[in-house]
Amino acid sequence: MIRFDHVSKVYKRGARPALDDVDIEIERGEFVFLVGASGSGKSTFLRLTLREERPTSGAVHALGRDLSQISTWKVPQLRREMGFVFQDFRLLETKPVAENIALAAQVIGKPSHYIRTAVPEALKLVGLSGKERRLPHELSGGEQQRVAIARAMVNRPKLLLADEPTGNLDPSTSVGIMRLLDRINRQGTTVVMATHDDEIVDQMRKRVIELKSGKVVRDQDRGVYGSDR
Ligand SMILES: Nc1ncnc2c1ncn2[C@@H]1O[C@H](COP(=O)(O)OP(=O)(O)OP(=O)(O)O)[C@@H](O)[C@H]1O
Repeated sequence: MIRFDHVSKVYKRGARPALDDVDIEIERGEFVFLVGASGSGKSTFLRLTLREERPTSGAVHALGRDLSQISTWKVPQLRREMGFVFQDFRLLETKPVAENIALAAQVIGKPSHYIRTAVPEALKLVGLSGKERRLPHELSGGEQQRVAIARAMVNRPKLLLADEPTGNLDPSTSVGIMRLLDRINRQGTTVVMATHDDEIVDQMRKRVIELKSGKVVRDQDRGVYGSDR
Protein backbone atom coordinates (compact mmCIF):
# COMPACT_ATOMS: atom_id res chain seq x y z
CA MET A 1 0.00 0.00 0.00
CA ILE A 2 2.88 2.35 0.92
CA ARG A 3 6.57 1.63 0.47
CA PHE A 4 9.44 3.94 1.32
CA ASP A 5 12.60 2.67 -0.26
CA HIS A 6 15.59 4.30 1.49
CA VAL A 7 13.88 7.67 1.36
CA SER A 8 15.63 10.86 2.42
CA LYS A 9 14.19 14.34 2.19
CA VAL A 10 16.24 17.52 2.51
CA TYR A 11 14.19 20.69 2.16
CA LYS A 12 17.08 23.12 2.05
CA ARG A 13 20.54 22.35 0.86
CA GLY A 14 22.84 21.90 3.83
CA ALA A 15 19.95 21.49 6.32
CA ARG A 16 19.48 18.38 8.41
CA PRO A 17 17.30 15.88 6.51
CA ALA A 18 13.62 15.90 7.48
CA LEU A 19 13.63 12.18 6.64
CA ASP A 20 16.84 10.18 6.72
CA ASP A 21 17.01 6.82 4.91
CA VAL A 22 13.50 5.70 5.81
CA ASP A 23 12.89 2.16 4.58
CA ILE A 24 9.48 0.77 5.49
CA GLU A 25 6.45 -0.92 4.06
CA ILE A 26 2.82 -0.54 5.10
CA GLU A 27 0.55 -3.31 3.88
CA ARG A 28 -3.00 -3.03 2.70
CA GLY A 29 -5.45 -3.11 5.61
CA GLU A 30 -2.98 -2.00 8.30
CA PHE A 31 -3.57 0.69 10.92
CA VAL A 32 -0.29 2.45 11.62
CA PHE A 33 0.60 5.21 14.06
CA LEU A 34 3.40 7.54 13.10
CA VAL A 35 4.85 9.05 16.26
CA GLY A 36 7.78 11.25 17.22
CA ALA A 37 8.59 14.67 18.63
CA SER A 38 7.74 17.87 16.82
CA GLY A 39 10.00 18.17 13.79
CA SER A 40 10.81 14.44 13.64
CA GLY A 41 9.40 14.12 10.11
CA LYS A 42 5.82 12.82 10.49
CA SER A 43 4.19 15.44 8.26
CA THR A 44 6.99 15.06 5.73
CA PHE A 45 6.22 11.35 5.57
CA LEU A 46 2.54 12.10 4.87
CA ARG A 47 3.38 14.82 2.31
CA LEU A 48 5.65 12.43 0.40
CA THR A 49 2.89 9.81 0.38
CA LEU A 50 0.48 12.38 -1.07
CA ARG A 51 3.16 13.46 -3.51
CA GLU A 52 2.97 17.00 -2.21
CA GLU A 53 6.73 16.68 -1.91
CA ARG A 54 9.27 14.51 -3.70
CA PRO A 55 12.12 12.64 -2.02
CA THR A 56 15.67 13.94 -2.35
CA SER A 57 16.77 10.32 -2.69
CA GLY A 58 15.07 6.93 -2.61
CA ALA A 59 11.64 6.03 -3.93
CA VAL A 60 8.10 6.30 -2.59
CA HIS A 61 5.43 3.86 -3.75
CA ALA A 62 1.77 4.31 -2.85
CA LEU A 63 -1.32 2.47 -4.04
CA GLY A 64 0.79 0.29 -6.29
CA ARG A 65 2.46 3.20 -8.09
CA ASP A 66 6.00 4.51 -8.07
CA LEU A 67 5.26 8.16 -7.31
CA SER A 68 8.37 9.38 -9.15
CA GLN A 69 6.86 7.96 -12.34
CA ILE A 70 3.56 9.82 -12.07
CA SER A 71 3.29 12.96 -14.18
CA THR A 72 2.00 16.08 -12.45
CA TRP A 73 -1.34 16.00 -14.26
CA LYS A 74 -1.96 12.48 -12.94
CA VAL A 75 -1.41 13.42 -9.29
CA PRO A 76 -5.08 14.40 -8.70
CA GLN A 77 -6.07 10.95 -9.94
CA LEU A 78 -3.75 9.38 -7.35
CA ARG A 79 -5.14 11.57 -4.56
CA ARG A 80 -8.71 10.59 -5.40
CA GLU A 81 -7.87 7.19 -4.00
CA MET A 82 -6.67 8.71 -0.73
CA GLY A 83 -8.54 10.53 2.02
CA PHE A 84 -6.94 13.09 4.33
CA VAL A 85 -7.88 14.40 7.74
CA PHE A 86 -6.14 17.32 9.44
CA GLN A 87 -5.87 18.59 12.98
CA ASP A 88 -7.80 21.77 12.18
CA PHE A 89 -10.71 20.11 10.30
CA ARG A 90 -10.53 22.53 7.32
CA LEU A 91 -14.27 22.70 6.70
CA LEU A 92 -15.90 25.41 4.59
CA GLU A 93 -17.51 27.55 7.29
CA THR A 94 -20.28 28.99 5.11
CA LYS A 95 -21.43 25.62 3.76
CA PRO A 96 -23.67 23.15 5.59
CA VAL A 97 -22.33 19.76 6.59
CA ALA A 98 -23.86 17.87 3.63
CA GLU A 99 -22.41 20.35 1.16
CA ASN A 100 -18.95 20.14 2.71
CA ILE A 101 -19.05 16.40 2.12
CA ALA A 102 -20.71 16.53 -1.30
CA LEU A 103 -18.14 19.01 -2.64
CA ALA A 104 -15.35 16.49 -2.16
CA ALA A 105 -17.19 14.16 -4.54
CA GLN A 106 -18.23 16.91 -6.96
CA VAL A 107 -14.71 18.26 -7.48
CA ILE A 108 -13.57 14.90 -8.76
CA GLY A 109 -16.53 14.64 -11.11
CA LYS A 110 -18.71 12.07 -9.33
CA PRO A 111 -22.20 12.00 -10.84
CA SER A 112 -25.12 13.38 -8.84
CA HIS A 113 -26.72 9.94 -8.40
CA TYR A 114 -23.50 8.81 -6.68
CA ILE A 115 -23.47 11.87 -4.44
CA ARG A 116 -27.13 11.43 -3.46
CA THR A 117 -26.38 8.07 -1.89
CA ALA A 118 -22.74 8.52 -0.85
CA VAL A 119 -23.29 11.65 1.29
CA PRO A 120 -25.95 10.11 3.58
CA GLU A 121 -23.83 6.95 3.78
CA ALA A 122 -20.77 8.96 4.86
CA LEU A 123 -22.85 10.84 7.45
CA LYS A 124 -24.17 7.56 8.79
CA LEU A 125 -20.65 6.13 8.96
CA VAL A 126 -19.53 8.98 11.25
CA GLY A 127 -22.74 9.02 13.30
CA LEU A 128 -24.03 12.41 12.13
CA SER A 129 -27.23 11.49 10.29
CA GLY A 130 -29.75 14.27 10.93
CA LYS A 131 -27.12 17.02 11.15
CA GLU A 132 -26.64 17.54 7.42
CA ARG A 133 -28.04 21.08 7.42
CA ARG A 134 -25.94 22.41 10.26
CA LEU A 135 -23.11 24.83 9.61
CA PRO A 136 -19.71 23.78 10.97
CA HIS A 137 -19.81 26.37 13.80
CA GLU A 138 -23.07 24.84 14.99
CA LEU A 139 -21.21 21.61 15.79
CA SER A 140 -18.78 20.61 18.54
CA GLY A 141 -15.10 20.11 17.71
CA GLY A 142 -15.54 16.34 17.74
CA GLU A 143 -18.52 16.59 15.40
CA GLN A 144 -16.58 18.87 13.06
CA GLN A 145 -13.81 16.30 12.90
CA ARG A 146 -16.44 13.65 12.10
CA VAL A 147 -17.62 15.80 9.20
CA ALA A 148 -14.02 16.05 8.01
CA ILE A 149 -13.73 12.25 8.22
CA ALA A 150 -17.00 11.84 6.30
CA ARG A 151 -15.62 14.18 3.63
CA ALA A 152 -12.42 12.12 3.45
CA MET A 153 -14.43 8.88 3.13
CA VAL A 154 -17.12 9.98 0.66
CA ASN A 155 -15.06 8.84 -2.33
CA ARG A 156 -14.36 5.48 -0.64
CA PRO A 157 -10.58 5.80 -0.53
CA LYS A 158 -8.33 2.79 -0.06
CA LEU A 159 -5.99 4.81 2.14
CA LEU A 160 -6.79 7.35 4.85
CA LEU A 161 -4.00 9.65 6.03
CA ALA A 162 -4.60 11.60 9.23
CA ASP A 163 -2.28 14.29 10.61
CA GLU A 164 -2.95 14.80 14.34
CA PRO A 165 -6.71 14.28 13.94
CA THR A 166 -7.27 14.45 17.70
CA GLY A 167 -4.83 17.31 18.31
CA ASN A 168 -7.60 19.88 18.93
CA LEU A 169 -9.92 17.59 20.88
CA ASP A 170 -10.30 16.70 24.53
CA PRO A 171 -9.49 13.14 25.63
CA SER A 172 -13.03 11.75 25.72
CA THR A 173 -13.89 13.21 22.31
CA SER A 174 -10.64 11.80 20.98
CA VAL A 175 -11.64 8.30 22.07
CA GLY A 176 -14.77 8.57 19.91
CA ILE A 177 -12.72 9.69 16.91
CA MET A 178 -10.31 6.78 17.43
CA ARG A 179 -13.17 4.29 17.58
CA LEU A 180 -14.43 5.70 14.31
CA LEU A 181 -11.01 5.44 12.63
CA ASP A 182 -10.69 1.89 13.93
CA ARG A 183 -14.08 0.99 12.43
CA ILE A 184 -13.09 2.56 9.10
CA ASN A 185 -9.93 0.45 9.18
CA ARG A 186 -11.86 -2.74 9.99
CA GLN A 187 -14.08 -2.04 7.00
CA GLY A 188 -11.01 -2.30 4.79
CA THR A 189 -9.38 1.14 4.55
CA THR A 190 -5.68 1.34 5.36
CA VAL A 191 -5.12 4.09 7.98
CA VAL A 192 -1.90 5.99 8.71
CA MET A 193 -2.18 8.46 11.55
CA ALA A 194 0.46 10.89 12.81
CA THR A 195 0.04 11.75 16.48
CA HIS A 196 1.72 13.11 19.60
CA ASP A 197 -0.80 11.44 21.87
CA ASP A 198 0.90 8.57 23.69
CA GLU A 199 -2.23 7.63 25.58
CA ILE A 200 -4.14 6.97 22.37
CA VAL A 201 -1.23 5.00 20.91
CA ASP A 202 -1.01 2.82 24.06
CA GLN A 203 -4.75 2.17 24.10
CA MET A 204 -5.10 1.18 20.47
CA ARG A 205 -2.43 -1.54 20.25
CA LYS A 206 -1.58 -0.99 16.62
CA ARG A 207 1.68 -0.89 14.75
CA VAL A 208 3.79 2.11 15.79
CA ILE A 209 6.49 3.66 13.64
CA GLU A 210 8.53 6.17 15.61
CA LEU A 211 10.64 8.82 13.95
CA LYS A 212 13.48 10.72 15.59
CA SER A 213 15.29 13.41 13.63
CA GLY A 214 13.95 11.85 10.44
CA LYS A 215 15.07 8.28 11.20
CA VAL A 216 12.90 5.28 12.07
CA VAL A 217 13.89 4.38 15.63
CA ARG A 218 11.03 2.00 16.39
CA ASP A 219 8.81 -0.18 14.28
CA GLN A 220 6.81 -2.26 16.67
CA ASP A 221 5.65 -4.91 14.24
CA ARG A 222 9.10 -5.70 13.01
CA GLY A 223 10.76 -5.42 16.40
CA VAL A 224 13.28 -2.85 15.26
CA TYR A 225 14.77 -0.74 18.00
CA GLY A 226 17.69 1.67 18.00
CA SER A 227 18.74 4.31 15.52
CA ASP A 228 21.16 2.16 13.57
CA ARG A 229 18.54 0.96 11.12
N1 LIG B 1 8.58 23.23 3.75
C1 LIG B 1 9.65 23.10 4.53
N2 LIG B 1 10.78 23.79 4.28
C2 LIG B 1 11.89 23.65 5.06
N3 LIG B 1 11.96 22.82 6.12
C3 LIG B 1 10.85 22.10 6.42
C4 LIG B 1 9.65 22.20 5.66
N4 LIG B 1 8.73 21.36 6.20
C5 LIG B 1 9.32 20.77 7.26
N5 LIG B 1 10.60 21.20 7.38
C6 LIG B 1 11.57 20.74 8.40
O1 LIG B 1 11.65 19.34 8.32
C7 LIG B 1 11.71 18.74 9.63
C8 LIG B 1 10.56 17.76 9.81
O2 LIG B 1 9.32 18.47 9.82
P1 LIG B 1 7.89 17.78 9.84
O3 LIG B 1 6.87 18.87 9.66
O4 LIG B 1 7.87 16.66 8.88
O5 LIG B 1 7.85 17.20 11.32
P2 LIG B 1 6.63 16.68 12.22
O6 LIG B 1 7.14 15.47 12.91
O7 LIG B 1 5.42 16.55 11.39
O8 LIG B 1 6.43 17.85 13.26
P3 LIG B 1 5.08 18.36 14.01
O9 LIG B 1 4.70 17.28 14.94
O10 LIG B 1 5.53 19.60 14.69
O11 LIG B 1 4.06 18.61 12.93
C9 LIG B 1 11.71 19.89 10.61
O12 LIG B 1 13.05 20.16 10.94
C10 LIG B 1 11.10 21.04 9.83
O13 LIG B 1 11.60 22.27 10.28
